Amino acid sequence: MGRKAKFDGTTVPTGPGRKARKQGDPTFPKGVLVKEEKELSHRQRQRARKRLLKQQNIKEKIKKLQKEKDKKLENTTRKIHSKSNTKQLKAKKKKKPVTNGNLSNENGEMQLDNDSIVSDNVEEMEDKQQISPKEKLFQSDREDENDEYASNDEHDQDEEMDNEDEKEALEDTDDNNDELLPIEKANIRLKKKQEKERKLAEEEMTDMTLQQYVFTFPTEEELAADTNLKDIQQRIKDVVMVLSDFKRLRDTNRSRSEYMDLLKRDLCIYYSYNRFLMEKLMQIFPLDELLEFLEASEVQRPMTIRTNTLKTRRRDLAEALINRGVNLDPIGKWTKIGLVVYSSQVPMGATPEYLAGHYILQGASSFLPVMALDPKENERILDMCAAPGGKSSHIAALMKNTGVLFSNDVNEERIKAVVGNFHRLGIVNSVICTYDGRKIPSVIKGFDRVLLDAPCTGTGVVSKDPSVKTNKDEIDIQRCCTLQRELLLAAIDCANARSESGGIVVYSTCSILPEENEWVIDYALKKRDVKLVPTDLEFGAEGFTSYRQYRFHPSLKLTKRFYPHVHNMDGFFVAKLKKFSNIIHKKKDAEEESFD
Ligand SMILES: C[S@@+](CC[C@H](N)C(=O)[O-])C[C@H]1O[C@@H](n2cnc3c(N)ncnc32)[C@H](O)[C@@H]1O
Repeated sequence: MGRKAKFDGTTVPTGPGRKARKQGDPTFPKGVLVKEEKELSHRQRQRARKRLLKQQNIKEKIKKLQKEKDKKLENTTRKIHSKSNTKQLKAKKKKKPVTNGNLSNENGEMQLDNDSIVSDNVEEMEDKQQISPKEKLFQSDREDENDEYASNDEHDQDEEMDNEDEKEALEDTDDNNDELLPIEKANIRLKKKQEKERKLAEEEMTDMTLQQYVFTFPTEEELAADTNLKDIQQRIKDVVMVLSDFKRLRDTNRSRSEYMDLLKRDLCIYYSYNRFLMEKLMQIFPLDELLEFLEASEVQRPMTIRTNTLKTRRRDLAEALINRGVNLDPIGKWTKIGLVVYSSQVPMGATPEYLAGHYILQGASSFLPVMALDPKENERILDMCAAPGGKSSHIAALMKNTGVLFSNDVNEERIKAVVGNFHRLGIVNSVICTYDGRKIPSVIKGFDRVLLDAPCTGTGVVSKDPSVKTNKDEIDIQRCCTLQRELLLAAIDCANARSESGGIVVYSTCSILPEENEWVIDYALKKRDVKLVPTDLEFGAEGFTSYRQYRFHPSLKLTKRFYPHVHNMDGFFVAKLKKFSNIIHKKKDAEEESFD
């Protein structure tokens, strides 16, 4: 161990040893023990001197001001003890506890340390203005500026007094903060000015935005001449904007219905719909959602396939298809058998796997009614409208080819596709028939489960069949609804309420019109002893319980709606009914109901 250095300047009383005599006290290089002051450059010294001078100036000014303030205070507090004022001042300085040069000394007398005030004010300004790190690099320069600001305060005040707003701000500041230092007052004025400017800028911005949407209602001549799709698209946006803030943006000479009519006209032209269907859609969706729906209906849904679990597993199928250059993925967590195909080097309807019946091309929405039906092994199940057999083959797969599946469709041509598909997919538990569904109860009934995937207008599958946009009218809807009601009552009559495992009827359509969905279910609820039960589908929008002036049974919210713009699948409707009695109330059947 070496000897101890004499850091404190005292000698260690050890007596001179041999080594001690030879070796002197240890020395340390300059600057190790005591930090040497760095020599400043000439320019730095000049700046420091300048800063010092300025600070002295400020200190003097502040002292002067403080004296005046003290005098004022003395006058006002001569009669009353200064306790309350002390508190007030202390509260003001609360932000940063003052350690040296406190406001009150040991005797409780008022004292102010100018240095602490200056630095407090600078810090306060920084806090309030939130200085960036880059700005901090220029801190000393800014301090100079602040000093100058403080010293030129009176002059600045004169200038600023010209401004009316400033005057107001100053008055406010003076009223409320008599005891504030000039620099604090200046700071408050600055903040107020900034706030006012910000508000003004905001107002200008809003005005500008609104000005951009100043929309002049077109004349009849202008409308007649208008064929440019881009102009029509712009007008759609403009009118939607006006309707979104009608009170403010409207032309007072025009009514809301005039704007709505114009919008309807433009939407029909732009998206190629007939007026009737567009009107229906406008009744279903709020305007912003309507535009989303129309846009989504212009886009093809992704191609999806369903694994035929009678022959393979999804993992094996995916592997085989990937090896053939198919780019695919599982559809989503909600199904274990669906795959979405992004691209393929081979036609998906002609691969060896397809021909071997390992999968079927099927839209994702078509999985849903069968999932809701929840078929069980060894049941008797009826698929009332089965062609071309997509859902029917799914039912057979879930039944694992056990029990009996009646796959019916009135259309003899279409039923051939069911036969072909069933052969390919290896379905052996089915009876294929071609009855008019409405007559089936008089032929056969007592099913555990019935699926009615009803014929409909197809308003949910516009992207697949754009002709729907133009070829549907009121009569079509009326005809569809009537057939759907009759088929649904027949489907219910075919189901057995006493089935141990079921007594279930699932109704589905690829339409989004309430007339073909909630309305039909609401009708059946009144006519038969059935109730709605949850579909157990983990996504989908709630069915409507009201539509326009109509009110449906509250349980209709248990039904599910699926939309292209929300779920990226075809528009679809699914309802699950449980039959609780086989009684058919003839009187109820005789009652007639009309739509309008
Ligand atoms: C939406 S499609 C069924 C699609 C089928 N469920 C599938 O997944 O492949 C409606 C079917 O109902 C059939 N249909 C129409 N009227 C019918 C009726 N009165 N009785 C039975 N089927 C009918 C049509 O021929 C059509 O094939």
